[in-house]
Amino acid sequence: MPALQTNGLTKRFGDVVAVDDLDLTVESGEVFGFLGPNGAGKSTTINLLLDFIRPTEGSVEVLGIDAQADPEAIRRRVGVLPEGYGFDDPLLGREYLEWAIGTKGADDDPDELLSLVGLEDDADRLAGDYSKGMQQRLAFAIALAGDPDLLILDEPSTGLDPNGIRRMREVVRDRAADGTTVFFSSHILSEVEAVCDRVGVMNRGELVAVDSIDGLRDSAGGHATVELECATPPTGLGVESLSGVERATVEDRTLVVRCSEPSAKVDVVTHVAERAAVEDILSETVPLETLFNELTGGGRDGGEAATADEATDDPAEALQ
Ligand SMILES: Nc1ncnc2c1ncn2[C@@H]1O[C@H](COP(=O)(O)OP(=O)(O)OP(=O)(O)O)[C@@H](O)[C@H]1O
Repeated sequence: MPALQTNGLTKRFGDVVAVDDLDLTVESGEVFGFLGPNGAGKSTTINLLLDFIRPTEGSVEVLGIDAQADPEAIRRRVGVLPEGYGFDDPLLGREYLEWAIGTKGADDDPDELLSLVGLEDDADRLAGDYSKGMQQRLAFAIALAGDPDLLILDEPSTGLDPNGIRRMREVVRDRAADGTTVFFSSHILSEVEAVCDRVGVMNRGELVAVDSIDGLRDSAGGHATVELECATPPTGLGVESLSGVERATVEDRTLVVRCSEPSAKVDVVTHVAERAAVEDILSETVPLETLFNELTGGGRDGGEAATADEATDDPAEALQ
């Protein structure tokens, strides 16, 4: 039984088609990344999964349960980290967590969960006074309460520092290793690559690709480039005749070889090393930003892919 399944799921807000005929299946135990540019329909899809909003058309099953028929049963078994959790009640961090554990009918130790997210020293402070990143950590701990069968995380690393991001990834991997399905939305490609088995890419409400990151790279052309800096200009080495090589050019003492598939790079290096003194090697596959850009047509910004640093206004993300 899949952990998540949508059939012809559509949500319109007036003239805006936020989610358009979405057929998506996430298998049990998968870590699934849900990608897409701003306004692609990710949060709307998550809200539909949890029956926070109702579809215009189509259906949703979560853990085999119809989302509209029994949303309470789903929420008991799902841990959710929503976008922009607000801690408006005058409760301590530990009290928020005790409340979350209570609503799940679970018996977790709140202090254990707090220390899992690095808040053990701040348990007795008002959650409303926490910094943005600390609130995100607390929201993550709340999602983990009751050891849910499915974790739905909407932009989980928002506001986290690099240590917090690493910790979050470790927890996601540990939970997945214990059989939890993880579905998380993100536009941070390195994060998705680091933890996801498969990704789905949304654009303008439509699912434009579902695959592993490697699979996406392959379908985007799978190009790879290898540059070999040699002691003397590496001319006449016959690299062009190797299988999988598209083009080889020499710039001063550097041979730049474009391959139609990444696996050809090893043959290129071996071939050149047997014929010339190689001093340095630089290897590149298709950057994730390029892939994302190709699949989404540049999102609402069009044109060239943003660089990793441009793609975020969060310094913690830029440090990744
Ligand atoms: N309640 C609403 N009323 C009207 N339009 C909405 C509503 N919720 C979402 N939309 C529209 O639906 C589209 C998809 O929005 P959604 O929030 O799902 O995108 P997203 O992929 O989560 O984007 P982001 O990465 O910016 O969070 C957008 O055009 C948005 O303006």
